[in-house]
Amino acid sequence: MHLRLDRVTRRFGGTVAVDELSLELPTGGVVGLLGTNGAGKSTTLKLMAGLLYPDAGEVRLDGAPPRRVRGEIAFLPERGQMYEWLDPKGAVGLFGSLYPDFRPARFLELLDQLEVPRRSLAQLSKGQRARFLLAATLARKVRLYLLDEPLGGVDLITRDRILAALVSEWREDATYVLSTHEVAEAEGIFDRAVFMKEGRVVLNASAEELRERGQSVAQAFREVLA
Ligand SMILES: Nc1ncnc2c1ncn2[C@@H]1O[C@H](COP(=O)(O)OP(=O)(O)OP(=O)(O)O)[C@@H](O)[C@H]1O
Repeated sequence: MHLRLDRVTRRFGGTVAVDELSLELPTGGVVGLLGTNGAGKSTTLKLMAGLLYPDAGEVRLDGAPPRRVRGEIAFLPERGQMYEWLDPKGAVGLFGSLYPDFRPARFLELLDQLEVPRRSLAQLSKGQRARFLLAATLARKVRLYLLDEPLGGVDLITRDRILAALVSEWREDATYVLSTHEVAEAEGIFDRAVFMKEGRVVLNASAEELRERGQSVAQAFREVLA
């Protein structure tokens, strides 16, 4: 899915969360949306998902507004509300009825891969819940995955498992955009890093371009966002 944001602005009261942001992402690859707290990453992901509307500017996915391609987008919110009673079997029923592209077998495999006990959300730890919802998101077969802080609040071992799950799920025809602060841990998987500061993109570089500059993503993060 080809993404284009053209001078997109989104305000909340007096706060400008996203400020005339322009960004173009070609189809395919894993894109890290990086920035410090409050940089506007979550707002940008929600604008891409069509969950928020811009006050000005345009978001286009394959040339169409997000709401027209909603069925092609899987969104993992940073703090998702979900039914507490939901267990893997219930999730298969619920997501299967909500999303025709939901793959039950893949969901159950991902739960095992991410070592999520087969219990209801109410009986899972915070990190396990996050992995349960990530598995449900990745089990959809869509062309755009928007993952808000999939590595947030999880331990190092879990982080590695999540990254491995992402890598195993990777498809050439799909674009993965994930926001994270965990730059150093995640950098091995990024094809592209987009650095945000104060609602704007301050650097958009492919992993190759960063390598040519002799920089790791973490070094660029410090340099650009310090
Ligand atoms: N619903 C809202 N109402 C008011 N202000 C908001 C709302 N959502 C975001 N903001 C503000 O917009 C700015 C950008 O927030 P956003 O959540 O997009 O940043 P972020 O980069 O995802 O931050 P973090 O890494 O801390 O999650 C912040 O100043 C935030 O306080």
